[in-house]
Amino acid sequence: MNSIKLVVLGSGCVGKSSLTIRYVHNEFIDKYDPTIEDMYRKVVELNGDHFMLEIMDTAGTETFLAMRDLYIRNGQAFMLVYSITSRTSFQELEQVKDQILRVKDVTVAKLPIIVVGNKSDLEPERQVSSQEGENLSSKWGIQFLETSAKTNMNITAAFEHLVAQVQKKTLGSKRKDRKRINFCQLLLHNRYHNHTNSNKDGHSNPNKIQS
Ligand SMILES: Nc1nc2c(ncn2[C@@H]2O[C@H](COP(=O)(O)OP(=O)(O)OP(=O)(O)O)[C@@H](O)[C@H]2O)c(=O)[nH]1
Repeated sequence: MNSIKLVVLGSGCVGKSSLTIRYVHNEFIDKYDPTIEDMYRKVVELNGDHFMLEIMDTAGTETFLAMRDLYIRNGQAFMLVYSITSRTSFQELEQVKDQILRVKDVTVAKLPIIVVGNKSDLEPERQVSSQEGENLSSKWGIQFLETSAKTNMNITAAFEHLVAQVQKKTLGSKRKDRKRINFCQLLLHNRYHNHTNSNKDGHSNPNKIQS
């Protein structure tokens, strides 16, 4: 079974642990307990393929920011979370996105990433409009969803969007490998036929040393 290393990133208290626990255990925990690092596993089936999803729930607090490079280096898919009730958490995402691109040394288009605006159930406390979330994500060329770990809105969709992106990438590279193999087989096949035909026609074998 293929494994996928998914990293959940964002400022403190935006709901990274809550999203992860909702997805993995279908529970919502009301109390706030700052994360240092937590790893969750879940088997996911998508279009007939099974994946072992390893979700790294990272710390949002400043004290552990130095660890981020390491998580990013090991990660294959990234969930960038802000809270719709905190403009600061929204503004801080740019720095996280830039850090991913710096550590991975690729463009956004090459990476499975999603921007998630969490706590969408807290409409009266909203500080970031859905349109602003949409605008930022489309500027970066990244998929965007608003979620609520509390009401379980869009949680599966957000995680499985990333799984689907990794699946697409993996299948794409397997197809490329298969094409490369087929091309090699064709080359070898042609060389074999040219070789045997030239012998039948009475021509000299180029590989044979002439006496
Ligand atoms: N109403 C509401 N509250 C939420 C939601 N998601 C998380 N919370 C609450 O927000 C607080 C912080 O949630 P966490 O999941 O611990 O946040 P975090 O981003 O993991 O925080 P750090 O570990 O500090 O990085 C908790 O009290 C949660 O119950 C949500 O979708 N709706």
